[in-house]
Amino acid sequence: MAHKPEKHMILTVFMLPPGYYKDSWRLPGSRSEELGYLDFVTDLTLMCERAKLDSVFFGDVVTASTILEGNMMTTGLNEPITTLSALAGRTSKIGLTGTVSTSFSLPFVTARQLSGLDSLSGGRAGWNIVTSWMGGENFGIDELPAPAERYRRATEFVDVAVKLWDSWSDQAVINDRASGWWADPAKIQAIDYDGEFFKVAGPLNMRRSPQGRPVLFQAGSSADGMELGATFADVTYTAQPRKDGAAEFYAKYKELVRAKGRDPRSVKVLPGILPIVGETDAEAEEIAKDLANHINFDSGRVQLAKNLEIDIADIDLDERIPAERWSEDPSRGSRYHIFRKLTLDDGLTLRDLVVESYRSGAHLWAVGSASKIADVMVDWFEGGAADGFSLNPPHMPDGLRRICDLLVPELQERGYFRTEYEGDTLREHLGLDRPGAWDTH
Ligand SMILES: Cc1cc2nc3c(=O)[nH]c(=O)nc-3n(C[C@H](O)[C@H](O)[C@H](O)COP(=O)(O)O)c2cc1C
Repeated sequence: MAHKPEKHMILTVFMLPPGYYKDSWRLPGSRSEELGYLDFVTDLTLMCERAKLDSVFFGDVVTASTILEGNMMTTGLNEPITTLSALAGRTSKIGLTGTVSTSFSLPFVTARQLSGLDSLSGGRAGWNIVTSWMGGENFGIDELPAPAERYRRATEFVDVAVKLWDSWSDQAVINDRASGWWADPAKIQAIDYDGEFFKVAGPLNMRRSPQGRPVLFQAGSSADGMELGATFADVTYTAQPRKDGAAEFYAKYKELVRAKGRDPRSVKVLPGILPIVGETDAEAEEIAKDLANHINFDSGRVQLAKNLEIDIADIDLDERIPAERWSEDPSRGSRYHIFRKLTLDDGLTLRDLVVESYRSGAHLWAVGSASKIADVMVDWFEGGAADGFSLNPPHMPDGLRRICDLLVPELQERGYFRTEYEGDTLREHLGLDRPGAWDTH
């Protein structure tokens, strides 16, 4: 008898309407003329909902610099909160997760926006907490603080937001026509927060939302990022190109969560995967070739140099970036160190690195039939490397269609994914408890 899995995977889609594989918007049929418009993202999101996926997830940047450099991967063309609010009215089950940076917003504003999204969507909101590495020029910040300070601010930011969401008891709304009190002031508590970065009296001026709080996602894999995630996050995204590294991260992360006094099973670890899915292995290889043929190595070199902050103008595409140009400084971030390792330990050339960063951006990638890719996912899932995956569609809309119509049914058939939604809220999809408010702590 075939092995019957005990639980199913969590699957979210990294919603990049131009496609994850950077220049894939140039492919025929990409609907790139509609980038930034609602009908296109609605169609993509409905495709995910039909496949019963847990959530769509919108990344964000708050600068036009990527577009001006011809890099269409993460553009900010869909501002997450407005886009997800519109999608709340066009969908009914799928989770709606969006990125808001703790370096540029304020906790009271963010807490209100996400509480509103959670209420408008009937309990489907998620927040991807990021600290951002660019965009300061639009907020009067000449130079962004070092990562450690950004994470200190992020920690305080999330702490304030959580306290604001919890400032209304679930019993606060009494709607008492006779007495003339809609809300019971005794059930709504100020937070009186006075920290290093924020001073917020509270309480929130919105009723407690269906999930109590939105589901909290975070995506930093540095020590500070993991600390933030282990303290607050329900879900962590991580870029892991190999199973052994992913399993190591998974174990370390769950241990950190346990050390915080939280149940490790209540925190989900989702590595990214870029699946290039074909009806057959051969067709998938053809698609992969087609995608690679769109890579512009000139702009790729410039972008890689900028991302890594290494001068590589003089290096031949078929040579390696020399060891002395890399830094061991851990504050350079986890992605930097993945690329450093790929060069120094695995011998990748500059050309290989450009392809690597264009194709999957340090995430796992797989090319083949649904069955072949499902094998990889199941191997990671059963092997203690993942609770599920952040799916990065290589091209839109066809790459997503292939994920939804070929890969997901394969996982469903094997019992690794749901065939119907069992709950209504994102927390229910993820198997997470609804947190209590201040009067239950
Ligand atoms: C799947 C994934 C999605 C991310 N999305 C965003 C995003 O939309 N906006 C952003 O500013 N950073 C984003 N990041 C970056 C992380 O939030 C974080 O800043 C980065 O991983 C560096 O932090 P670290 O050094 O702690 O790993 C993302 C990272 C991952 C792995």
